[in-house]
Order: sequence, then structure tokens, then C-alpha cells
Amino acid sequence: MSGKPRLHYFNGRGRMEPIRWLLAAAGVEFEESYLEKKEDLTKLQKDGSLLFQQVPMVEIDGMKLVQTRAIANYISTKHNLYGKDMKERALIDMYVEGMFDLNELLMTYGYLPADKKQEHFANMMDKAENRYFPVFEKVLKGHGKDFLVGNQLSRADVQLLEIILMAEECKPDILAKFPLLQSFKARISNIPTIKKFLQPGSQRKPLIREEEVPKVMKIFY
Ligand SMILES: N[C@@H](CCC(=O)N[C@@H](CSCc1ccccc1I)C(=O)NCC(=O)O)C(=O)O
Repeated sequence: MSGKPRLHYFNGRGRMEPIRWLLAAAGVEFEESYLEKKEDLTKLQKDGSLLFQQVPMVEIDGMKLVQTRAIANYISTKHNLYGKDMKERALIDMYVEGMFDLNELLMTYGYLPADKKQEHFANMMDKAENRYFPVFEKVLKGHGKDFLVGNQLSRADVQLLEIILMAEECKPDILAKFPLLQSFKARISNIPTIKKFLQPGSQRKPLIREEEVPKVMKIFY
């Protein structure tokens, strides 16, 4: 049996955070190797650990997986977070891909130059409130169950909670018009493995501070 998964990324959310959420929700302990400077990335690139010369990279089950979606798919399949059949998996994929589109907006906001932030912020809040959250409110209303798909926890529930919390960091009352998402947030946050991940001191990463951005950018650009 292989040891704990090892995540290779900088010490921040970026593209690795959804993977941390899935492992935590599945109750899987994981280790992290943080890239602190460009040389740390170059070393991984040179030793052939990065198929496309990029991170995230997760060492798991004797593999060095790259590409966020591929990593998330593997973890979801392995830990039964992907529904019970093809149709449930198709629904989960649809929901998660939409969430990834919103996550891309939320994730990149902190790294934008000052003159691009205001327009980007308005767009991402508009999309959250008028394109994405209404869909998930309607899904919950439609079947009246606790989870988005198949009435069991899936990666869709985990990633929805993640982006709800990220959106609330930007606009605390963003769920004001979504009562079912408010109760969903409370319910999923209370699942023991997720509750533990939400406690201070867990491996969940904070919102990046403006003064940290240049150091992170120097690793990659
Ligand atoms: N499609 C890949 C993209 C990976 C990617 O863009 N990785 C970047 C780091 S994350 C970049 C990022 C992304 C979001 C927020 C902050 C930051 I920094 C990288 O390794 N760049 C080096 C290179 O391409 O040579 C995935 O989904 O994993």
C-alpha cells in the first residue's frame, strides 16, 4: 500500500486548493512540498517530474499526476466522490465544470494588476449571483435532497462549498437570495472531515495577501 499523497505546489490556494478539499473531504491525510522560488520549479522540471513542466503535481499510488482536472478525477473515483453510475457522473461533471469556470474567476482575481481588478470583481460577482449560484439553488429545490447528486456526498458538493466560501470572502452576503444554498453550506460544513478541514491550523490555505503576490509570481513567470 503506498504512503500518503504528496502535493507539489506553492504554499497557497492557486490551482491546488480544489485538490486539497477533495482529499480532506475523503479523510485522506496528505503531505505538501512547497515551491518557494523558481529554482524549486526548475528542479522538478529538470528531473522529469512534470509531464508538461507545470504544477500542480501530486505523487499518489506510485504516479506523478499533473493537470488539476485529471488529479481531481482520480481522487474522486478512488474515494467514491463521483456518483453511483454514468448518469450521476455526467451530472457531477457538468456541475463541477461550471464551478471550475467560476473558480477560475475567483482564483485569478488576487493576481490581477490593480487596473484590472475592479472590472474583474464586478464580472465575477455578477456571474456568481446570476449565472452559477442560481443553477445550484434550482438543483437543490428540484429534488429537495441534501446533496447535489444522488443524495450522497460527491465532489460536486465539496467544490460547491469551496466556491461558496471563496465568494463570501469577496461579498459576505452573496447567498442572501439563495436560502437553499445557505442551508447546504451549513449542512456540508458540518460533515466531520470537512468540519475538521475548516478548523484553524488545517492544510486549507488562506486568501492570498496582496503583498505575497510578487513572490509567488516570481516562481512561475
Ligand atoms: N492546465 C494546468 C495548468 C497548470 C498551471 O498553469 N500551472 C502553473 C502554476 S499555477 C499558476 C496560477 C494559477 C492560478 C493562480 C495563481 C497561479 I501562480 C505553472 O506551473 N506555470 C509554470 C509554467 O507554465 O511554466 C492545470 O490545470 O493543472
